Amino acid sequence: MVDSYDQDTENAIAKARLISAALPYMLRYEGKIVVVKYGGHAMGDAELSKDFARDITMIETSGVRPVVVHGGGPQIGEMLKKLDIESEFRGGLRVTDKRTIHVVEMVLAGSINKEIVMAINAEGGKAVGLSGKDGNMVVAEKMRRTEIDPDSNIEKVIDLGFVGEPKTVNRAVIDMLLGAELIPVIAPVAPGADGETYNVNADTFAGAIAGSLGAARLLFLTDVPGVLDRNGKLIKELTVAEVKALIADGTITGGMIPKVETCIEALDRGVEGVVILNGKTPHCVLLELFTDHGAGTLILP
Ligand SMILES: Nc1ncnc2c1ncn2[C@@H]1O[C@H](COP(=O)(O)OP(=O)(O)O)[C@@H](O)[C@H]1O
Ligand SMILES: CC(=O)N[C@@H](CCC(=O)OP(=O)(O)O)C(=O)O
Repeated sequence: MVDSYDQDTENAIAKARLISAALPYMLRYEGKIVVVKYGGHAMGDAELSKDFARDITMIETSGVRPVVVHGGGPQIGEMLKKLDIESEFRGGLRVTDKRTIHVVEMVLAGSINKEIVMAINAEGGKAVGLSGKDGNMVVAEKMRRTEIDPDSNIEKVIDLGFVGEPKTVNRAVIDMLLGAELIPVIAPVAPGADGETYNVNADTFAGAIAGSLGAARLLFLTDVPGVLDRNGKLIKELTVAEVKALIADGTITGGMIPKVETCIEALDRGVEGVVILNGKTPHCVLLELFTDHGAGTLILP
């Protein structure tokens, strides 16, 4: 029996041990759909983008069926600034006029979508970039929003312009791509039945896709470690009831409220678990899916 090895072989064995440790997790997700929402704030430098693309390629190679939905809020903001168009948000949503929707589509379905597709393909994956328009995959409806005017206490309709909510999701397009071992990368731009183009919040879009696919996991890659408690400490696991209590007592505020609300809706629609995690942690997707340690906050029904 050989019981001692040279250093190179020792290193190779250590690597093989690491890979084999992931096997039980790979089997857990084999054949399952995992939707990954890649937020604009989570898109870091070239190294992090490469890690993300590698993770997506790696999970696909191990039998997971990944679907990427991306955002790009900060990148849209930069382009609008270059074009001297002002950005305005209400309740976390971008007020989107005719000029803005052109820029939103150009940045999301154009440059960002193709950058992600290229990054995955450079790592050996086979990614295909789409928006809600392709095959009428996601059809949206103009969002109707109301706000209570603090002075008069009267409810007022807020017009956000071309901001939409997903009305229907046609999963056949996604199923066809997954069946052909392709990785769909989807931009949250959708057509309306009225012939207009709508800007859909990327979290909402990812929730609708994951719900329609009955995904095993929906991962939200953002720029915080997950849901934090009052002391700023990461909460590793939450139930829907606990999330509602954290909103009610003011622990969850701002942009995290629509995010966790989307999580709750996705769980209601049959997604098995949703995770909010820091997209700036290297290999966060592999950490979450293929290790015991996990990453971020897991929200279960
Ligand atoms: N309890 C909380 N835990 C973590 N983040 C929170 C919490 N309450 C509010 N937030 C805020 O929510 C933000 C994440 O939401 P958002 O900025 O909309 O993310 P993204 O742009 O990635 O979609 C965090 O940066 C943080 O400022
Ligand atoms: C209606 C609305 O606000 N749409 C978003 C779409 C992009 C997005 O949601 O990107 P992140 O995930 O990076 O925030 C926007 O225009 O910024």
